[in-house]
Amino acid sequence: MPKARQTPAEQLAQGLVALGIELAPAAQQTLLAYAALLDKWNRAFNLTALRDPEKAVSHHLLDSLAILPHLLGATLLDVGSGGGLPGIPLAIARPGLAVTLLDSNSKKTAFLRQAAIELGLANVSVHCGRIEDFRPAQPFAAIVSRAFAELADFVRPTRALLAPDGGWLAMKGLIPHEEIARLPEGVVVSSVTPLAVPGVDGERHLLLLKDTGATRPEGV
Ligand SMILES: C[S@@+](CC[C@H](N)C(=O)[O-])C[C@H]1O[C@@H](n2cnc3c(N)ncnc32)[C@H](O)[C@@H]1O
Repeated sequence: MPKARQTPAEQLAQGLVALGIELAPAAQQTLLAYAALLDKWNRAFNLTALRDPEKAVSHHLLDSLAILPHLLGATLLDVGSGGGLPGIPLAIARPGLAVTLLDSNSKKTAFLRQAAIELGLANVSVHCGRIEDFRPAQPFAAIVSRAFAELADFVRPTRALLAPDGGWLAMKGLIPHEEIARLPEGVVVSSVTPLAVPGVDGERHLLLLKDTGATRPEGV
């Protein structure tokens, strides 16, 4: 007999077990409600390139949650958040984490604001604007991006926004050796963690980058 297709709830629950992440049933329900909202608004607003709702659990929810064990500190900035990835799943899983979602596209930030209200996410704030122009009152313990830009273009405009002991979390496919070689002086790769995301083929890596504070001496 052919195997019955898993429901999104089953797929999420099994994926979380595989990732070693424990989440209360209410948080799992909120994650699925977010995926449904994303699917509904995607038709009108082009929020993500991924149009297959069957892949939303693996490629959006689990892919975002895979970095949960690697978060630093109590504040997180998600740069180029688009439809809220990875920021919204992380905010749902960690209600004590203050998450700022930033994107320059006002249709996307309208969706993000609506989603935060509908899902009751009190720990999420949304900023519409280019990262280059963002001047927050406080620096962030962690700054994350997925599918935003090459590493140098991620760290340069966010360098002044990172707390002294903070770190950048760059979600990548293959290890981007050429991008690493182009990192600005003083920014170093502190660790590279391979991530096995259930239901996602192909390699995924999380890079943790740190600012050593060292700058190239003048004239060199
Ligand atoms: C390919 S999408 C990735 C969205 C999401 N992180 C994901 O993984 O699905 C890149 C996003 O970056 C935003 N973006 C591009 N340049 C930006 C900038 N300079 N400042 C802020 N957002 C920017 C775009 O509007 C877009 O939503």
